[in-house]
Amino acid sequence: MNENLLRASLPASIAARVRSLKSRDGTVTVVLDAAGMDPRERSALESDTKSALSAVEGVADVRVALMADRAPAAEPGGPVIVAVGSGKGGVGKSTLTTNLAVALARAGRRVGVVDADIYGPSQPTLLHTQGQRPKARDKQLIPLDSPYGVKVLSVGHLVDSGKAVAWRGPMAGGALVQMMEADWSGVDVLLLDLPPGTGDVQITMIQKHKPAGAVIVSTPQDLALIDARRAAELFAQAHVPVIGMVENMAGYACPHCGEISDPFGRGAVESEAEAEGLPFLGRIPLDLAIRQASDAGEPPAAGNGPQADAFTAIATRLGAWLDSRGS
Ligand SMILES: Nc1ncnc2c1ncn2[C@@H]1O[C@H](COP(=O)(O)OP(=O)(O)OP(=O)(O)O)[C@@H](O)[C@H]1O
Repeated sequence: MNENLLRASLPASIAARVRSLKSRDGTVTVVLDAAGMDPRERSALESDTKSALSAVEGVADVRVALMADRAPAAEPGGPVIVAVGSGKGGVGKSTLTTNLAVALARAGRRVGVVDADIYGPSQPTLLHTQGQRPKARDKQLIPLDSPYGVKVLSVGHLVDSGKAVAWRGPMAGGALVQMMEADWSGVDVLLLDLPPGTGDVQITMIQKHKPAGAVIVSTPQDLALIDARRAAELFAQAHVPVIGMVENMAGYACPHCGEISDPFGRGAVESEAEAEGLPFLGRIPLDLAIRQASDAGEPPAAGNGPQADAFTAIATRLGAWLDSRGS
């Protein structure tokens, strides 16, 4: 669909606020500058944008992300770093990182993501920036702008996919430092998608870059929970406070009727959090729509509906934690 045509369908007052507009298979994703607007004005801007774009022939879905400058400047010491970790691979750590970032950006925060998963960088796909290469200024990397108002850097942006895993120690370590020390000016919160597990890379990352807090994600299965406990210990040893735990793939949402069943049980992560004295931040169901949208580079949190709501609820708790420490 012609993006110029879509822009032209917007009233001038909205068109002036467009930071990016992308369309794919009938889905239009638009990022708008909502700086200085109060909640009522923001919601009017969102609904006016949706109705204008939905009226264009061929548009099936409109996703609106509102950006606002909450703080006059980024923190003097750089952005607040929040690590997202898991003891085990494949539990949805990267998916959670992306969607928390998008939900926080929709709530008006200025957000960046560093994908430190050298074994399987997935942020280029998840944030729809695959194939892009970041530029550098004075040897400092400039993060890429994703279509969702979130800045991003991934090992996958620096080397061809499939090669990252072949890196060894110092080379991978050098790339991670470059990404963390990139030009994150204008970003208040930097989410760090850690590699799964509790090995040397994770320990070095945590010690060197000292996240202000960590979110641990686990599925309800026993083995994943044991590993999540190890992740909690790793953060505790490095004196990084655990903001809370998230249960992913909590119940299976039937794509036909929406009914939720519990193939892996339910509530186990919440009980684990309680046993460890950690806050529980929420649960995300196992939902085919989440995988499909993620694979297509369309984060569910950028849309509407139950999937977006599940991520937004967790992001709201994370936002409350950030506010409580004054960031
Ligand atoms: N709630 C969910 N419902 C359905 N599919 C999900 C859900 N969460 C994650 N997935 C899918 O599971 C797979 C693994 O997710 P993801 O890559 O986020 O996990 P990870 O913990 O970061 O994995 P890795 O350790 O390999 O980096 C992906 O295909 C993703 O789309």
